[in-house]
Amino acid sequence: MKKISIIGYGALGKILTRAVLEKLEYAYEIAGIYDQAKIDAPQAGAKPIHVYTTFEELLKDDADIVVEIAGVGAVRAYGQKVLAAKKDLIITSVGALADDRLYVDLRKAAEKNGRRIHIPSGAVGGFDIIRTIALMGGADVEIESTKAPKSLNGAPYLEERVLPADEKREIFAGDARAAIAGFPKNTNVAVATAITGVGVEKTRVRIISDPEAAGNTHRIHAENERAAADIAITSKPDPANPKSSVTAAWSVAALLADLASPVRFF
Ligand SMILES: NC(=O)C1=CN([C@@H]2O[C@H](COP(=O)(O)OP(=O)(O)OC[C@H]3O[C@@H](n4cnc5c(N)ncnc54)[C@H](OP(=O)(O)O)[C@@H]3O)[C@@H](O)[C@H]2O)C=CC1
Ligand SMILES: O=C([O-])CC(=O)C(=O)O
Repeated sequence: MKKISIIGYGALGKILTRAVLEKLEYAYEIAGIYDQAKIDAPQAGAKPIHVYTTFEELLKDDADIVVEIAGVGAVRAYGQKVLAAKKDLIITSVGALADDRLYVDLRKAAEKNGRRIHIPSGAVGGFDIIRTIALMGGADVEIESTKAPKSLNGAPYLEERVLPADEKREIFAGDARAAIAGFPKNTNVAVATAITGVGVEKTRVRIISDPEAAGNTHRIHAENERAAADIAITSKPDPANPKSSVTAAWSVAALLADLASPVRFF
């Protein structure tokens, strides 16, 4: 039985916690949860799950794996410390890795401490074929994300402008690094797609605001001279946070299932 600690108990952290309790109880125990906001401890059967009052308390606990499901700031603040404490790290706020320095430092910390960083597919997927096409060479990768205005409003890029509720429009086009700077709660998928493939500067990102959007839809196109892949994923936004797709939390549970299995899917 492996133990995990979870950083972040918002919309996605709650889904992940339930998924671990209900679907992965054969392989995982939740050692505790840390969140900077005040949270109520969820029940694991008859007993409440431990809530760490400080990040330092989480670090001292004996969990094998720490899941970050909080925000890009959490990766910056805690990533290296988790690895130095000899715990594996699952990162959902992949946007933090658009910072080359931080990405290199985290990789070095993982190597030095013999630990691994795992990147779940989050609200997208297809990292296997994107990696394959990128490794073959000459790859071109783009991602288009479509969300309802309410899932995008509040992003720093919009500078307090409110998106129209009656008009579909492209609101951003640029590379993955510019995307995460402007939309840190919407384009972790773009940075994940980028670092699994051709990098943050070469990955083109478009964001569409669509009042009619039934869910959050991400379309990825990857191609080189010998292969092409089109991947489209639509996921319901979480009612508690319409910026986030519920698949992002479930993808962490699916990754944990893979880590506990003798068979690895790539
Ligand atoms: N890889 C992917 O495909 C996706 C990744 N994500 C990532 O998942 C994150 C969580 O999403 P979601 O659950 O919907 O967000 P929520 O805002 O609902 O919840 C995040 C929780 O984490 C807390 N938190 C934020 N920063 C820190 C920190 N530095 N230390 C401790 N706690 C912190 C927040 O506290 P407070 O309210 O005080 O800020 C909040 O309680 C997103 O911010 C995004 O980065 C989301 C969707 C897709
Ligand atoms: O959940 C989504 O659809 C994508 C998202 O917010 C992100 O990548 O940050």
